[in-house]
Amino acid sequence: MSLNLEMLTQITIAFILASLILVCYMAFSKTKHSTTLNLPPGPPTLPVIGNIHQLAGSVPHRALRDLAKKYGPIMHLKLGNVSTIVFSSPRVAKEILKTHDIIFADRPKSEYTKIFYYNRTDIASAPYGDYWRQMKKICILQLLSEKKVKSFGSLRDEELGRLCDSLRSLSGSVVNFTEMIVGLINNIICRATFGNDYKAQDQIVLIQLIKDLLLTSGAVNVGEFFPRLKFVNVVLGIKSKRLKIHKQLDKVLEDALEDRKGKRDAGMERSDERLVDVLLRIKEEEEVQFPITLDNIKAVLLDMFVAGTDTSSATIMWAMAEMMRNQRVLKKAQQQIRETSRQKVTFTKNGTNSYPYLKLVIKETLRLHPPAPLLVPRECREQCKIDDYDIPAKTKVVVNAFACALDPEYWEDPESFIPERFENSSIDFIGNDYEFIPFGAGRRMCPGITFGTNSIETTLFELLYHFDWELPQGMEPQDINMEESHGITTTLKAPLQLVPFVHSQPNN
Ligand code: HEM
Repeated sequence: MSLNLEMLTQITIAFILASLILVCYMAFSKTKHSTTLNLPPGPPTLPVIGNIHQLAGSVPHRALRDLAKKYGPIMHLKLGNVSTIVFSSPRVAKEILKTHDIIFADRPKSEYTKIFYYNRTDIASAPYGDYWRQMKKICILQLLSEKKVKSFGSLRDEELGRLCDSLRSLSGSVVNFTEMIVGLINNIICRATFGNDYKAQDQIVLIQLIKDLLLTSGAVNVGEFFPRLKFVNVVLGIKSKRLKIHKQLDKVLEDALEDRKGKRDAGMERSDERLVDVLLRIKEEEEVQFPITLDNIKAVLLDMFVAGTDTSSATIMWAMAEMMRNQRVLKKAQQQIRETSRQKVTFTKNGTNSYPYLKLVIKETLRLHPPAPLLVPRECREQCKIDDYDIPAKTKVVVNAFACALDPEYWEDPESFIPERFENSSIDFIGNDYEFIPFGAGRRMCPGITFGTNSIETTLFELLYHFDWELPQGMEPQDINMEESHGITTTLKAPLQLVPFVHSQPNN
């Protein structure tokens, strides 16, 4: 879901330009099924735009949660001309992600994913089917397995060491925490994907192009809301802009692949393989049902960046912002980390198993600020019934994980940041508890959960262990701007400014 104000403004312009065509279009585009099916209730629609205007003024996950309070946990909306059904409670989320998981395991098509992800041959936007199954299996067992993530430990520690050095040199001054964390996570994912010697300049170009890619996903997207008006994207020049970014990205990825192929030819141990090497090896071995092409590899690598960078960095930022607002939590987490470290507890393979309070802080952060609050849209593969409502085939389906995580029937004082709520509780984010699904659930669940949580935990551990943190002079905890950004990933809208102070540890 990528609805933002800029997009809405641009949509309005597009509609003015195409208004005559649209009037004719609407006259012929009444959906056949609306009179015969028992669709879920929903807010009244406006001509042409349907319910799009009801998502303006607030971030979509909040606007949808508020609408669901009025229209119910299964709600039918018309976003432009596209029927969308939104599921907003843990009980109905379970219907989609478990009971009828296979029916809802598809992703909707879009021009954007077709262009950028090599005809949807990545994992996140690939249609449900044998190809997706093969690639998801490779992803779970080989690319992002616990063993593989563990093998990234030393590169991650090096990057963290570099970050801590630079924070030490800035001790006592205001730092742009957001920028530093985004840089850290980009470096970790870049090195895990392309190896240690991936050139810094190439990385800058790659990250900028991915930013541009994400921006055009939030640009006017008439084709998405009015499939029969895809030509408006052409008229507005959006398609050509996307094709241009894709061409540039393709070249950068192609160069990186060529470079790695050369290194592989010179001999490489399996244990030294980075994500790109794993995929190149599988391609060369030719043992999979669907032979993998270089384009498929590029599509999957793009997924790693798009799905893995902003989600992890956003969680670190939200956690720090919440702890700065809740000094009690910050002090408690720091105290446990420093006390336990003094007892020389070694790091476990899961990073910070010895620091249970930090884990609770991360869980509570992911509950209150899921980086993908609406998960990734699904598409219904065949008509089915949920709660007596008909869900027609091909309908776009959205699960509001944010609404589930704040559902007052499941959570006490849901709006407050209280890590202790997870103490002595078995509720976890691994896809079995539908009131807490920041990584989704079911077949389409996030395969990057170990990689993501590992980066988040180890980063927060280092930051809390080595530094004390203050707000810039004159700023109070309640002054922190907690506004959420629009876009594919929800992060802090304004950069988080903090002041690190080196913490001198007594000799351990
Ligand atoms: C805090 C970190 C992360 C969060 C909160 C997160 C969240 C999500 C969510 C909500 C989905 C959609 C699930 C659904 O539709 O049910 C997803 C899918 C996905 N994520 Fe993550 N993610 C994170 C980190 C990562 C990382 C580090 C990677 C890889 C390096 C990754 C790769 C993917 C991929 C490939 C998919 C598509 C799965 C499919 O369609 O089958 N994610 N993620």
